[in-house]
Amino acid sequence: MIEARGLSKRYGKTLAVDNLSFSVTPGRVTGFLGPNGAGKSTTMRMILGLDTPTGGSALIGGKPYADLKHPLRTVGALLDAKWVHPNRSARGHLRWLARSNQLPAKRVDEVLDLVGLSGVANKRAGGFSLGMSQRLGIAGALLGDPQVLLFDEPVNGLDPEGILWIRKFMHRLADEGRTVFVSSHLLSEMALTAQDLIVIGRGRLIAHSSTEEFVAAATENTVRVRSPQLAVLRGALGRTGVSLRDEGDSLVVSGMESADIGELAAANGVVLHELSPQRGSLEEAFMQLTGDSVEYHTDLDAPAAADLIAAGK
Ligand SMILES: Nc1ncnc2c1ncn2[C@@H]1O[C@H](COP(=O)(O)OP(=O)(O)OP(=O)(O)O)[C@@H](O)[C@H]1O
Repeated sequence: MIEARGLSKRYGKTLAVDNLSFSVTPGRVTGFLGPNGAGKSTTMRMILGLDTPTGGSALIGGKPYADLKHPLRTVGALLDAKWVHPNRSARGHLRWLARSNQLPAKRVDEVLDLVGLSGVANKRAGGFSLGMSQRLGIAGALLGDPQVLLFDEPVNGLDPEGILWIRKFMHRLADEGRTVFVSSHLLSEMALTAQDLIVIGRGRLIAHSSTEEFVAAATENTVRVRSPQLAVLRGALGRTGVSLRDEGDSLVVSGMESADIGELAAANGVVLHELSPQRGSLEEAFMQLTGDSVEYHTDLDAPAAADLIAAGK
């Protein structure tokens, strides 16, 4: 369990984190989402005792990081995958980490196996691809077999295979009952990876809910209908008072379930070629909720801006 209570951090004039309170529960992957500069890394650094809060507290299992008896056995983190001596082998790097944290050397081969790096254990870590470096970083985070794990932008720059691997691995860690807290600005990826979301903007909490609730609450659910008798259907729907949007050969209906639209069509003898509920996307939800809190506004319309944020630009 991770808890932030009134957590704040000021750098000069910048209030990077502003009175944040949330808790991250075990057994689930929790996404930490926000535009660039929202304060995600600063929050993670304070949870890990690498930065001192100017207000409030960050607790792991009820204690600040500095009070943990066995930090690496309690919490593991991946902040920067390239943080490794380039001339050390993967095994050498992990052995060094284990030794300097009084962890058993036999755990090194276990974690190499867990992340699928056993075959390259004696290769120079400096020559690893980004995907392999991420795996090595995750192996390091798992050395102490901690119940709490933090990952800062773990899929940044990875190819689709690497992204899929990380996603599955996080689910596995959560299924083992661990607390998994992962920051990202890649919205569509988080929609697939995280069961819960904590969304921040300009250091402040914007939303904390399940991913499903987040999308449902922030976006409108509509139903697309296509019919060769669109005019008849438009008239019948219009009389019920629902709101309609004409999109050429289809109508987008909001305020009525697809089953009721189907019944209405049948009652009016209208043939349907399509009756499809449209769910709002995480991108739309994110733009709607963080629109005012993006640090650098552009003149782009919302969908284009969402694409840019999703692409990390
Ligand atoms: N050491 C520092 N000194 C001064 N300002 C800082 C420092 N670290 C972060 N900031 C500022 O605090 C704010 C939050 O930054 P932070 O890196 O935590 O955001 P982030 O959400 O992780 O962004 P990104 O997705 O770009 O990594 C930004 O305005 C940033 O410029």
